[in-house]
Amino acid sequence: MKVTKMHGLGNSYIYVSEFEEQLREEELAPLAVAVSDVRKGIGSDGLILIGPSRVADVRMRIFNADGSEAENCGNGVRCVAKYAYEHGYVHKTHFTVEVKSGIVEAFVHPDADGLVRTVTVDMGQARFGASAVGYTGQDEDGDAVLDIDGVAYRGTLVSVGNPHFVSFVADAASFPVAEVGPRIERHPDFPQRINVEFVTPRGPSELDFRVWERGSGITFACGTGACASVAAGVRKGLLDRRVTVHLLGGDLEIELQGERIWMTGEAVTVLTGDYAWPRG
Ligand SMILES: N[C@H](CCC[C@H](N)C(=O)O)C(=O)O
Repeated sequence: MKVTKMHGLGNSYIYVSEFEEQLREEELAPLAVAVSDVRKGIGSDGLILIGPSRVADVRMRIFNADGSEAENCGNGVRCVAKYAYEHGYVHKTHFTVEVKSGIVEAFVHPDADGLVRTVTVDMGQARFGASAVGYTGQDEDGDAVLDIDGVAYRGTLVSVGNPHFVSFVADAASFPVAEVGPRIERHPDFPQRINVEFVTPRGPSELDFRVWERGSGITFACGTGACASVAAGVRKGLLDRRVTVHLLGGDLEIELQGERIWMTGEAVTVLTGDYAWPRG
């Protein structure tokens, strides 16, 4: 099976083109788990399919490392846009990508060699509150307060197509993400689970960012999480509308234009290869 490994700020996925490979629905979740395994597979945060769409120029489907399918993926959609342009699936620099939660608009910036290294995406509008993220508790003006072992964690509930719990903490860089993240991801009041961000504003236009992703755990970057965090910070009056988000894997430029969230960042190809997927 022809595969391509790409990443955005170290948030890597294994990409398979449905224009070139025929995949059965029942093999997608096990394939995502298999390719993500760094020892027996290739090593990534999950699997992304690039394919035809009836409602947009191309379609992206994203599966986390645990095989669960997500509604959107910011780093993923930038890499899908790069792949679609470089492989001639689209012949324009501004086009649409269908994701599970809707349609996003991508703008690729090809270099003189025709390769795309940076992509801008209009990720649409954030939605706030319990119903936006499937929280079964009572939110307080869009925030949830969870008791984890006697410690109260407050987070803003934000959907960017997929669900996020954005917690403003004293120092994101030293926060115990591996201990607290999974407890929130799998809290019983989030029956669909949730992505968990721990963020610290460094002035009005910079944000330190760490993430525990639903279905993948700690990743080097989360594009939808960065968008959700800036939207939450603007709503709380903590951030300006144009923010540089500092993630483990590098920086994303996020800008709220009206109610729409614009994200700009890298998209990098690591390798293309032939994956020995045992066709059942
Ligand atoms: N773990 C996420 C999907 C991947 C999002 C992230 N990698 C990004 O770049 O937005 C979820 O289950 O909603």
